[in-house]
Amino acid sequence: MPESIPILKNPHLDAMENDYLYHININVVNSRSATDIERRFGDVKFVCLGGTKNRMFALAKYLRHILQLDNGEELVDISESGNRYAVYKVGPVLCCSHGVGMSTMSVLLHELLKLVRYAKCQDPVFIRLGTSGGVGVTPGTVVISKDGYNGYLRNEHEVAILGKRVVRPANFDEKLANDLLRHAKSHCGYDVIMGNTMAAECFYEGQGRLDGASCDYSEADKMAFLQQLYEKGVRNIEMEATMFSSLTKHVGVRAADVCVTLLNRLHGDQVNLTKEQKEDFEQRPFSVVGEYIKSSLCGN
Ligand SMILES: O=P(O)(O)O[C@H]1O[C@H](CO)[C@@H](O)[C@H]1O
Ligand SMILES: O=c1cc[nH]c(=O)[nH]1
Repeated sequence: MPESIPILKNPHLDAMENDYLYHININVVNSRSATDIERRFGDVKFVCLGGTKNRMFALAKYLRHILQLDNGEELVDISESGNRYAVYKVGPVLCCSHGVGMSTMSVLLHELLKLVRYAKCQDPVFIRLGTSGGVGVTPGTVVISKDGYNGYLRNEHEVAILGKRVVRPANFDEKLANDLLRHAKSHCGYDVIMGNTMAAECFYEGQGRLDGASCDYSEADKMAFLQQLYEKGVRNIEMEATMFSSLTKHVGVRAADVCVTLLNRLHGDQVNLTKEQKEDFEQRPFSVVGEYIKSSLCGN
């Protein structure tokens, strides 16, 4: 398949002289030619995303090591002055923190998608490396998402635009997900599976937990809900998959969601891991995605 530059889906961008990517504090001057942005970011092939700044810093360090790009220099957060998100660049990979949930991630995603367009990146791939609650799987299992399900158990993302309900399909790129899984199976010593992912608007009631500040349902209601999820092929619950898959699909950019499960929600609600277990679990998506990136860059 020939590589292509992301066009996105907004005709108004063509009419803009400059575009200030406010939350990542990157000023795109003369956005139609944007030679400075092209020079700085034109080599980007992978945009990795995850909730926290520390995890994305650790990912950047890890990638620098396995891609043999460690030149001894300090890793710099390009967007530190934006005071919102962290963005690290390691050769052809950006590692960006997005915070908790769809609304914070969508702001970053819009700006990063525009960045790769202005920089004329060739067929960039967006991958989220996250944590999640498992549904009927052993904690530590890594789930590569097939389809996203919203809180109404529908395979779509709903967003209010100009006072109207706009519904978009929430599917990840099938080939990318299969390639990630195939690579993972050849080198990972833990379970990596493909499954559907529910994205909730809330960590507590939205995920059917019994331990939030409010809860008006019974344990039996919760278990029935989780059972319904399981029957739809949902193997993990997090808070971004539907927005992430639907926006990237809508603008024609390939994306994947690779999340480790911190607990099995059929057995409880609280995340009770030691620091070491959490670090070990968080490392797993790094290795799944890192090895995939390494092999893609080597042309395999
Ligand atoms: O581990 P990260 O990437 O932060 O993602 C998961 O963790 C957060 C909730 O604790 C949500 O954002 C959820 O999607
Ligand atoms: O249960 C969990 C664990 C991590 N992140 C979530 O959104 N849910």
